[in-house]
Amino acid sequence: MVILSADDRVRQVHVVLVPSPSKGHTIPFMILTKQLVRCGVRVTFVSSEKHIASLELAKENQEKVQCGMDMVRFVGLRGGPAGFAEAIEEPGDRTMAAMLTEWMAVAMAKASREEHSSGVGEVSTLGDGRSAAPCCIISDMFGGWTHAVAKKFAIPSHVFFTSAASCAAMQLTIPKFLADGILPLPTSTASGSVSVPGIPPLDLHDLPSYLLEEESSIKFKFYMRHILQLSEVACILVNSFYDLEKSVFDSVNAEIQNSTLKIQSFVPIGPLLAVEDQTRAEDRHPAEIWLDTQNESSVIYAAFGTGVFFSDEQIHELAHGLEASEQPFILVLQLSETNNGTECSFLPAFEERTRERGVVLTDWVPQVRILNHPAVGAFMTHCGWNSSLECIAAGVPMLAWPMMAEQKMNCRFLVDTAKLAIEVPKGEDRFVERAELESIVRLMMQESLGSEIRARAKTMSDLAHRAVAPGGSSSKGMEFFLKKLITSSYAN
Ligand SMILES: O=c1ccn([C@@H]2O[C@H](COP(=O)(O)OP(=O)(O)O[C@H]3O[C@H](CO)[C@@H](O)[C@H](O)[C@H]3O)[C@@H](O)[C@H]2O)c(=O)[nH]1
Repeated sequence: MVILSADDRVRQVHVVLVPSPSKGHTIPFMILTKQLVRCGVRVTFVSSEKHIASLELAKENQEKVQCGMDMVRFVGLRGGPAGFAEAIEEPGDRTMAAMLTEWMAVAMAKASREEHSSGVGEVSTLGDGRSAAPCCIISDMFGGWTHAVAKKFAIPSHVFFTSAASCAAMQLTIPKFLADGILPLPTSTASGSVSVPGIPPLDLHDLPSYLLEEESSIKFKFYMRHILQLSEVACILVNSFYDLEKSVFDSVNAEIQNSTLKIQSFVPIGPLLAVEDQTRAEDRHPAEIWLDTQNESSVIYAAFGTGVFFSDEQIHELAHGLEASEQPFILVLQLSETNNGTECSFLPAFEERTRERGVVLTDWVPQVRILNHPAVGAFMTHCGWNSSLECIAAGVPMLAWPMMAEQKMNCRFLVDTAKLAIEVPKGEDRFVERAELESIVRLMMQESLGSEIRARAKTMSDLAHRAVAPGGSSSKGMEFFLKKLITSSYAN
């Protein structure tokens, strides 16, 4: 980790982070916040008011952010009743963009007043330091609406891409898909493959689900409008590392060099992982204590991020498939309000019956710690990018079961390119029967296949840790970006 010296006056560098209001995006943004703070950067973390409130909760439960949180200010913008995305789009007088613009105007004015009162050239004596003028906005891949705000204040707009570099490369290719008539999908049965720099041809139906919506749908219009602005930003920071997606980083950077792309830089800074200090014995999660009693690399950890809600019927098959595999397991489920049906009522009896061999959890779990427990032998995952990276860093093989968003793309990468996963076979309507789940678990735990993937996972884990160690590719990426921040803060 690079820490810039006081001479760089980095404490005056103030960045505004604007992630989309979902946990899958705010979790890596919180980790980025901590990294920036450790380097002496001030952060204003902006989201909808409702989301900031839930974030505080997540922080309490999971993050225990201690370091330098006085360098962070959380700003909750009061979105319309319909939520963040709708508030951004609604032409009402209180759009999120309007609110962010107002907030930025106040922050800029305050900074310039204090700069004046502290005398010419004495930028380092700014009031409480919090009012240093924002030198850039960093949003995520769906934050196109923030770029106009940055432009208004003549500061650069950057994106922290919370998914794979291959997904970023694909999003940068969307103008070509539109020009070639590939998107919007001409018909829902259209078939074929698309070309994305640095990855093998991708089946049309493995594109992110939000791109495959009908042209007239609000979702398609919303995502398209914001994604298309990705190519307008200065710098794209990617939560990935060079050795994981070499060919994508090389291809995109070649396009930047030959000016096919307008962006200035495409930089790996990952994997950004929630690193906790040594956990006190009394803070260990019951699942970790249970894992202590299991054999090394024997447990299947099945968890599906923050946005997957299975039907009762699918939960039934999943639980029984794990049981039938005769492998120890931890099953983490998000239960929705609709999981009160008759099927889910099997869970208490199921838990009782499998108590010796399995754990079923419906609350927040310390996933990174669980994945790093030596007893975990494989991760059944929906291929959310945070989970995928956490698993890669832990050196654990994956059973890939993509559900939505860009997860099918991630699955193709993990299974076909990186060969760190095997895919869960799906039946009609993407339903997975217990027999299929049982056999895929057995296949993974077989000596021959399992140990081959395990060896590759171990190698990639070493490379992931090297990337973020001093001198590693992602560490250098972060250093490069910090220098950019200092330059733009002086330009203010
Ligand atoms: O009990 C839990 C549940 C989740 N997590 C964490 O929550 C995050 C979940 O992120 P991810 O695995 O990426 O899944 P989603 O929440 O589904 O993430 C959304 O955002 C990702 C990043 O853009 C996309 O890759 C996904 O497709 C999208 O659904 C991970 O850090 C997990 O470790 C926990 O720590 N404990």
